[in-house]
Amino acid sequence: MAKLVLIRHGQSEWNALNLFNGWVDTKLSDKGIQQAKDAGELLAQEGIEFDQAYTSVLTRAITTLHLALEEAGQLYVPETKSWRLNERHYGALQGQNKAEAAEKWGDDQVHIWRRSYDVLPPMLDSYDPEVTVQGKTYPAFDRRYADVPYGDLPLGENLKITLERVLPFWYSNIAKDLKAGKNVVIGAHGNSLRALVKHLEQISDDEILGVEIANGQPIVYDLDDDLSIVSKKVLTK
Ligand SMILES: O=C(O)[C@@H](CO)OP(=O)(O)O
Repeated sequence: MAKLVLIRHGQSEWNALNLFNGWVDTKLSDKGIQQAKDAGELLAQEGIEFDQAYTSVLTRAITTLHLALEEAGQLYVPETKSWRLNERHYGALQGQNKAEAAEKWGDDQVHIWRRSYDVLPPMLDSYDPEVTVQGKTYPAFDRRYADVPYGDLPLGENLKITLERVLPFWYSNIAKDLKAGKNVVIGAHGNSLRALVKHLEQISDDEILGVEIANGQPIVYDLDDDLSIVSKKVLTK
């Protein structure tokens, strides 16, 4: 039996401004920093001891993981970062205001883009390094992605594609640790975690529309040896 804890990052500066984040590397807001520390306090109260941590290559998830582990007195836990745990890439929606997008395209269309399983958002045209989103360049040329095969870098993703790029890392690293009895914590994002939760809980393509992951509220699973769920709880303050 092993524990798996999923933590969505605390509120980001762009969450606070109601902008689509995606792969744009936004920081935590002050509220997000507090949410991350609160998550660590909740983990300490549960008395969970981790053997391995995973996170994305985006600052808001990394910072959240570190603040939570520090609060729980476990900043020493070995950690691996992967782009495969990044937020889903929101294509041409990145940097746009969610309310303004709903006014422009309608609530239903924007909800489908945000929560459906297999509908793609409007995609970026190219990896053009000159294209910026609110002053931040598209990350294809960012050195943190230097080891990612060029064709694997997205121009936009739905949840299905997000799950398809999360799963290879799940099987190669995370599932192996869990099967070896290690307690694992993952600091990641609303949609990369929705993808993982869909897989773990075998949620249907339709039902996943209604699943939301809150900022900074750890989801704690007890998993048996074949990674079936024995119990699940969400920790809140
Ligand atoms: O902006 C984003 O990248 C995500 C998560 O913050 O937004 P949404 O909740 O709309 O999927």
